Amino acid sequence: MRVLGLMSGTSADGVDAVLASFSGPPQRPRWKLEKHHFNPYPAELQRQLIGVGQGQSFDSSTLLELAEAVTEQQALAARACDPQGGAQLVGCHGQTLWHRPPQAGQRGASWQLLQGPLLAELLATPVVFDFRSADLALGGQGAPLVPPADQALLGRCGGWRAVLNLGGIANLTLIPPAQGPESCLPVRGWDCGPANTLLDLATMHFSGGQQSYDADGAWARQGQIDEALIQRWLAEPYFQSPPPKSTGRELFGQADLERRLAEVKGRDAADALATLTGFSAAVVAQELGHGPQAIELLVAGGGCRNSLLVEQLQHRCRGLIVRPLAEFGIGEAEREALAFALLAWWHALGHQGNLPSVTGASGGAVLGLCARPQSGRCKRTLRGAPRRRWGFWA
Ligand SMILES: Nc1ncnc2c1ncn2[C@@H]1O[C@H](COP(=O)(O)OP(=O)(O)OP(=O)(O)O)[C@@H](O)[C@H]1O
Ligand SMILES: CC(=O)N[C@H]1[C@@H]2OC[C@@H](O2)[C@@H](O)[C@@H]1O[C@H](C)C(=O)O
Repeated sequence: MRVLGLMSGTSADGVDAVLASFSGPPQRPRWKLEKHHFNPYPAELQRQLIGVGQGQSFDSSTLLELAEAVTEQQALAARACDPQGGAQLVGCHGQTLWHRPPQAGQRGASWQLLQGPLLAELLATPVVFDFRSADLALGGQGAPLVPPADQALLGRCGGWRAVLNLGGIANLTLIPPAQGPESCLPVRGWDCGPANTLLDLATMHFSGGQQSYDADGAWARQGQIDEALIQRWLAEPYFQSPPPKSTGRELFGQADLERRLAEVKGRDAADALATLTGFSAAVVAQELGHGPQAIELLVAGGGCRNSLLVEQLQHRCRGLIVRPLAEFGIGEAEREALAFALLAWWHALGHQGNLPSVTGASGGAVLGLCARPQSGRCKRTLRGAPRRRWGFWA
């Protein structure tokens, strides 16, 4: 089945679209990544989305407009990636506005902004969306959702394989070895903490809004890392708590950045950016200590383009082979969109998409809701897709 995956993440910089094909066993499919396209959000839309994620209040009318604008941006990315309309199905993450992990006996909740039925009509293709709700309803974190996709797409190796996302948030996947006593253990995964959220906000702050990120870490390279401060930050509750755990701008956003900047001695921009860069790498290194000892660390996400961040990772994760995920045919901007294409395919097959060993959910669930175009322009039925237990794909 040819599936289009659409992902727009914490940094709200735009939509990554991937056209892929899947066949074979869902837990270890044959797959081919055919095309990738990135569609940047208009600057004002990015500003508003980040504002909502920082807790700024917007009236209902504005939120409705944002939902429509996000949906239309997803459609633009989809059309640019798949101009021939070859996809039989679309998996769309939507844009996270707010994520509330489960806490103190309260279930979690998460809001991914999207008008699924509208996107289905715009693309004349069935769209699977709202992937997190089923896991949250079972008491899970609702995130991260990529770990089972990582195992399905990458397979296993001779030891524990770690996969790291360096997006706005850093999240890890740990895939058990192919053989040996630990091969029967489940896939692990959790959100480590800030990757680029604080760095981006700091860069915007120090550049007076002229720069949205520290390209290649060039500004941070001019500064000095305050190691003692990083060690103090690593003792904070989130980094001391065991998985399952998930996070976002809600914890590592503007207010958190301002607190941390106040602690940086001298408050020189380069020193602050250097310390925040070292901090993101130190968080990953410490979090890797929470799980089984990995033999390699495959890295994806926009942070791969920050050579200082990657160097800090290599330095602090000494002994680990740090490799770009691109060596496995998945570019750093393609991984999450490919994962959501796979999750949509799993939805079509009725295959469980979440892992309780990752999210802490009370059980497995088929993830997502499916909106089908009603205008009769639907390009095709899902020929070849197995009948769902509800006969849905008939
Ligand atoms: N050339 C570059 N140099 C340094 N950093 C970069 C560069 N290009 C992108 N980035 C960083 O990558 C980030 C975007 O990465 P990515 O798209 O993987 O994040 P995301 O998917 O939005 O976040 P998340 O995975 O947490 O949802 C930008 O916010 C920026 O900090
Ligand atoms: C609520 C939400 O959107 N969380 C994102 C965020 O960005 C990275 C990390 O935090 C991850 O947990 C998740 O996205 C990825 C795609 C996931 O669900 O695996």
